[in-house]
Amino acid sequence: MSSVPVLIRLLASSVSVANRAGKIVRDVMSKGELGIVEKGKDDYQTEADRSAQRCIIASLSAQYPKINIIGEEDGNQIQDSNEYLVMDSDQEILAINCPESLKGVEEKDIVVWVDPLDGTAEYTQGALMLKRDSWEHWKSLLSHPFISMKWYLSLLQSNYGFLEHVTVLIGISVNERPVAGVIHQPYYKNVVGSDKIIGRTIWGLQEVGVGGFTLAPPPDSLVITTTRSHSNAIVENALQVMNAQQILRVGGAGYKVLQLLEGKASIYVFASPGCKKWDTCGPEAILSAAGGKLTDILGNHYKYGASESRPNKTGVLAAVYEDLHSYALSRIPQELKDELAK
Ligand SMILES: Nc1ncnc2c1ncn2[C@@H]1O[C@H](COP(=O)(O)O)[C@@H](O)[C@H]1OP(=O)(O)O
Ligand SMILES: [Mg+2]
Repeated sequence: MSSVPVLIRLLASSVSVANRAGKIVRDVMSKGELGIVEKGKDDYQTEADRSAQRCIIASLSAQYPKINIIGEEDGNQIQDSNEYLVMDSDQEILAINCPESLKGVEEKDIVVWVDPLDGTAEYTQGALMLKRDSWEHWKSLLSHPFISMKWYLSLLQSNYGFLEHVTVLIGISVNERPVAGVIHQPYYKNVVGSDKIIGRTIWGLQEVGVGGFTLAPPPDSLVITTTRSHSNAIVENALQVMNAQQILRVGGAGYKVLQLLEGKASIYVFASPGCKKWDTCGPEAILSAAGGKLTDILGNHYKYGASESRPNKTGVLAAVYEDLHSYALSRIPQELKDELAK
């Protein structure tokens, strides 16, 4: 076991702990007590964010004490977390042949960025689906002050509301660059044979590739994916200049990168400072392991060293092909870049 390089062991542990975190996210939702705290404007935290982060940080730091692990939520108290300790490792990942360039990496060289629940807005809105079998519930939603008729109809039509947009993100960086990552989707519905399976885990490793899903080429027409809950005038401006056939507004950085990886969208554009390092580290690692590219709106890579500031101040621009990324970059007007870089 100890002959397996630390980076491979860490990725294998991250896959296992992300699965457990996903179960925590589902359990909090089904108990129905979300414990919502408002951290800032359009920025919420729930009991699921807190418990899933405790589980991930406690489990990884118990096994890799010298790794610097940074989570989205404050207060990484790891006492009282024994019930959450996950010491399993994904066997498929453990069997991977470590790339030469990563064999010598030590714990002290690694920074891990954890977003225990990406798409918190979609998670809290998903709570509206809890009592979906009750006609009284749907009737009461009709008079809800924040629910438009369009949204109401889209909720009625879907099984899970926006819960599929929710992900657990773990990003592993070395020398400031993301080299491996995990995106777990707690509400993904999968049928294997006659069994219904909820949840799936996607991973990526530099020079090795990706797993947990089927990589697909981008759509034939230009489809842009972007925020559905954090838009503003600059974000909309950056979308207009792309000349896209369709705009896919979905929640979470992890879910948007999944849209690119599964051929549902061509480019991810978000010209706003709202995303943080934990939103992009894991997704960027997986996207680049698949041959794609994630940068800011100016075309620069973010750095993931422990002392880097948390916000991705200059936005996100990503695509699964380099030429699509270059196209998107060439469409962004200089004034917009200057505005974000201010
Ligand atoms: N204005 C913002 N305030 C707080 N978080 C934001 C903001 N914009 C983006 N984010 C974070 O980036 C992720 C992707 O953004 P979006 O869904 O709007 O495209 C969100 O899920 C959210 O992470 P989180 O849900 O973990 O708080
Ligand atoms: Mg997030």
